[in-house]
Amino acid sequence: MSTDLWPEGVDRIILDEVDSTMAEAARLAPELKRPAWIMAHRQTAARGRQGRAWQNPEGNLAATLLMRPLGGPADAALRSFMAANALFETLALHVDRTKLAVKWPNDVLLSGGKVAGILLESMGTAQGLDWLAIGVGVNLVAVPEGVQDAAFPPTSLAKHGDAVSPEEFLAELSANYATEEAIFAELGFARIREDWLKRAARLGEVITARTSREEITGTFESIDEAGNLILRTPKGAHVITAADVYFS
Ligand SMILES: O=C(O)CCCC[C@@H]1SC[C@@H]2NC(=O)N[C@@H]21
Repeated sequence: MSTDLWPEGVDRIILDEVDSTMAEAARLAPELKRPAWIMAHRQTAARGRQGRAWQNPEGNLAATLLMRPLGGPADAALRSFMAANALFETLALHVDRTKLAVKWPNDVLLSGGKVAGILLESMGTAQGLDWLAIGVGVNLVAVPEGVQDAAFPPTSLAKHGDAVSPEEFLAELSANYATEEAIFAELGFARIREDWLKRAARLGEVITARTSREEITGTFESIDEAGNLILRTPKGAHVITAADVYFS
């Protein structure tokens, strides 16, 4: 796929260095006229989910899509599944797709290691969002060192497939993400969910979800129409809204 396929009506901002593309998105949001991908070659204060730091060695992709989505926060949250689907398809252009899987809520695994993460941040009210920022970090060429999450040690695309530049990967990702938005507009989350479930790691198998209050081990049955994780245990189905997931 070439950079000519950059989606129409979407801006592209490429920075040498920034604190975090999420912070830059928040600064640009008040003036935002149309969606924009913000990419940075270096981030000095990259952030991950749940307040964790994100390591972003040069050569890896660090980018944020800033947009003004219709609908409220619940709809916005569904976009992490759209981003995961788009990341999966983009990575599959460069590596054997059978080695890829999505992991709830919003990681992409490559040969069992974490190759990409997604972070959503937004501003607005329950009635409507002012803006949404979808941050993606992809280990294209470098594997971050000293990462705590031993359950899913980081890996890189280059280790298993092609060495791709951040610019090339972003062009492909932006086109694939635009396709996800078109599917969402036409067919709703049902189709996004169906696609995501086909790519999900350990579907139908026993996994463990660690929430802030408890740890639940059960069969990974599905995700529901709001993107919640459904785990089946002898006590029934558990609907999990936020957790870290571990495989046995
Ligand atoms: O914890 C995760 O898995 C999500 C990581 C998201 C990292 C990306 S890199 C681009 C954007 N800018 C940031 O500061 N974080 C996100």
